[in-house]
Amino acid sequence: MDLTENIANISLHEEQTAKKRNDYIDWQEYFMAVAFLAAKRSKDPKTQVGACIVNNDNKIVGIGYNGMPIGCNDDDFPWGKNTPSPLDSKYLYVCHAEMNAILNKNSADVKDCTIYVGLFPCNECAKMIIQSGIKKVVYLSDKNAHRPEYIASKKMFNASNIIYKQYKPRISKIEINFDIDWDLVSPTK
Ligand SMILES: Nc1ccn([C@H]2C[C@H](O)[C@@H](COP(=O)(O)O)O2)c(=O)n1
Ligand SMILES: [Zn+2]
Repeated sequence: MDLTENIANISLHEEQTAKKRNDYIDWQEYFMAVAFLAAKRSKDPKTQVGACIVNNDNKIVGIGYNGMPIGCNDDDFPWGKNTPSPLDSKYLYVCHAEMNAILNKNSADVKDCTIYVGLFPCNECAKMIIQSGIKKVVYLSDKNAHRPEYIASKKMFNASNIIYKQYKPRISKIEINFDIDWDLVSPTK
């Protein structure tokens, strides 16, 4: 067997025994990362929240992030927090990520689905989650837990048997790199 034949045989063997990669992200990481990617669309200068709704077949059926309602120009409506008049702060206007994800659904309904969201849902979103039939909430941060709106959310979730579970990341960062050299990843023949 000459050298060229030998090299060809080795690479054929490598192809035939190739194993699947094992550093892929799991479903939870994927759905929470989709929620975090959606949050990057938010114009809120202080807090960007994303939400991703998933059905029992692991299919994404809704995505949303916090933003102004359709028609309410996000250059004209306020983004401040602590203004003398509530009419001049964002709170009376902004649609929360969970609300947008539910309203943006691309399936007939979101019954029995799970919602992945960066921040624990407020009382208004909790009501929408319950009424829409979503059965599980996976959240990353509960930084507002002491506030009445969030205590109310938990009261309602408990009464309505909605499961809520904090997501504990296995990895702290998922990188998206558009600068891939595809020829290095899979050389063309
Ligand atoms: N579960 C949540 C909680 C909050 N948001 C939105 C609403 C505001 O745009 C922002 C919170 O503003 P902050 O008081 O932190 O300046 O986040 C949401 O979409 N979902
Ligand atoms: Zn909310």
